[in-house]
Formats: sequence, structure tokens, C-alpha cells
Amino acid sequence: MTEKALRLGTRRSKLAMAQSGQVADAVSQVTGRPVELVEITTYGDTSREHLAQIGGTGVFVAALRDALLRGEVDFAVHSLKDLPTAQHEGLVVAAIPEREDPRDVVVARDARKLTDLPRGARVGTGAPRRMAQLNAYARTHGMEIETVPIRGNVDTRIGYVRSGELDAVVLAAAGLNRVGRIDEVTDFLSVDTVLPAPGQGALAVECAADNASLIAALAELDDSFTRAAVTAERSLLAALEAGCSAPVGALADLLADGQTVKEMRLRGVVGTTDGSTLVQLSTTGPVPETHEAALALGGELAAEMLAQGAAGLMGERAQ
Ligand SMILES: NCc1[nH]cc(CCC(=O)O)c1CC(=O)O
Repeated sequence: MTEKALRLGTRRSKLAMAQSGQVADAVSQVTGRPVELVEITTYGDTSREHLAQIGGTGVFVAALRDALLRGEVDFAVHSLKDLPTAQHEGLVVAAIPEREDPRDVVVARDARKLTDLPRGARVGTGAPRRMAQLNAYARTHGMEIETVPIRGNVDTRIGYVRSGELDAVVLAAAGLNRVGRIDEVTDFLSVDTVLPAPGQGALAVECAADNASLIAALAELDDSFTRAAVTAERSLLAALEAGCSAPVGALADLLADGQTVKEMRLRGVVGTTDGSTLVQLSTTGPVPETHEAALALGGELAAEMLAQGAAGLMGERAQ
């Protein structure tokens, strides 16, 4: 007799289906149960407005969470960078699997890199965080680029380059990896040039807080370092009182001495979308052993950034 299938709620975009499918396989392996994908449409999928205009964080996750709370599905997979930082009543992030490449990348015509885009190049991105850092880079490197707000799925965005409407678009490497289009990248951006969004490249597997047996099974997919890193990054975002459409970048990584891991470093950036002002800081501390320690690392860096005027740079944020 086969066991009853677990129901995985997912958006139907190619990216969501790819990452849900990946987690479905892993969950099936640890539970020995089949996993069935249940497609759910979210406001973020149907709205034509720019993300920054829709405003609220988590437009992509609200419908999935409703389905979880109503018991229509057993668990859901989110891109962690789209997940609001506030804990949601009745739900728990039961697993954060190992993060993949957190970097942003460029897909440009003529195989160009960011540094050899032509004068006046039109570069598409809907993220204020990317605009701020790309414009700051251009200003300090004597380049002239025009950042153009776009949205849509990966195919749509790359389509603007293929059609000649834009010279380049900036996307997350992780998303391109998941939909099998990483070969089209023409430049992997150093995180010193563009710091990724908090949680970028990581997934969150969420389920009902009272489903103890599923929580225990999903825990096997959890990667403790990724969890500590993204917890620190998201703590920084929360302490800046910013959301996923704010011009905030954050990345935590490990500093090692040979084979020995020494410390965790957390880097943060906030800026105006025109790139005229950036507050860019980093801090290091012992590798957090607890959730509270990871939160504290983000809180410390946020306090330093706020002391340097970070709050005043987020006036353009959506909410
Ligand atoms: N902004 C939308 C979004 N949300 C998650 C990803 C994929 C990368 C990830 O999971 O971090 C993307 C696409 C992108 O930013 O290019």
C-alpha cells in the first residue's frame, strides 16, 4: 500500500515550478511519501503593476499562505527573498535548504560585461536595490547607464534584451540556474559591485506550525549555516524597517583560516536609486550558534547603518 501524498502548494511560474519540483523530490526522499504539486495563483502573478507600486512585501506568498492555513496544502516553497521578515501566525519555516549562488548577474547583448556596456546603455531591473548599486557603480567608474524599471518572469525579462529593447537586464543567478538558462549570463557580478537581496538564492519551506510530524521530516532538509546567514541578513532588513522592494542588500558569509571557519561576516548596503548616496558597511562576529545570535548580528549592523543615515535613504521605498 502506498502512503497518502503530501500536497505542495506552488505558483505556476516556471521558476516556482522548478524550485517546488526540486524540494518535492527531496521531501519525497526523506519521508518516503509521494509529493503532489497543487497550483495556486497569487496576486503577484496576475498584477501588471510594478512591484514597487504594488508595495507590500510578500505579494507572491500571501495566496500560498492562505492555502496552508486553510489546510488545502501541506507545505509550500518560497524564494526566501520574497518572504516578509515578520513571523506568520500559525506557520513555520521548517527548512531552509543549502543556498545556491547568491549573486546577481547580467544578461547583455553582444556578450557584454557590465564594464563594457556602451555609453547610455539601457539596463533593465525592477529592483530599487539593483538600481541603487548599478547607478552608484556607474557614477564611480565614469560610465553612463540608464536603469529602466521592468518586471515579469525570467523569460519576459531576457526577452527585452533579445528584442533589442534593452541592452542588458540584471537577474539573480539562482533563478536562471533553476530554469536552466544560466548559460545566457554574460557577467556574474561581484558582490562588491552589487550586494544581493537578503536571502537571495535560498529557499524557505513553510508548513503549519501544528504539523509536528511534517516539521520533523522537513528539518532534515535544513542547512544550519544557510539558516544562520539568512537570519542575520533578514534581521538587518527588519531592523531597517524595510521590505523586499526596498533598496537594501545584505549578504552573510563565513571567514575561514585555511580549513577552520573563524567568523561570520555580514555585509549590508542601502542607497538611493540614483546611486548618488550609498551606506555600505560590514561587521564580523562569531559564527552564530543560536537564532538569537544570528538576529543580533543583523541588528548590530543595522544600528551602525542607521547611525550613518540609512533611514534617510529609504524615503523612496514603497511603504
Ligand atoms: N524578484 C523575483 C525573484 N524572486 C526570487 C528570484 C530567484 C532568485 C532567488 O530565489 O533568490 C527572483 C528572480 C530575480 O530576482 O531575478
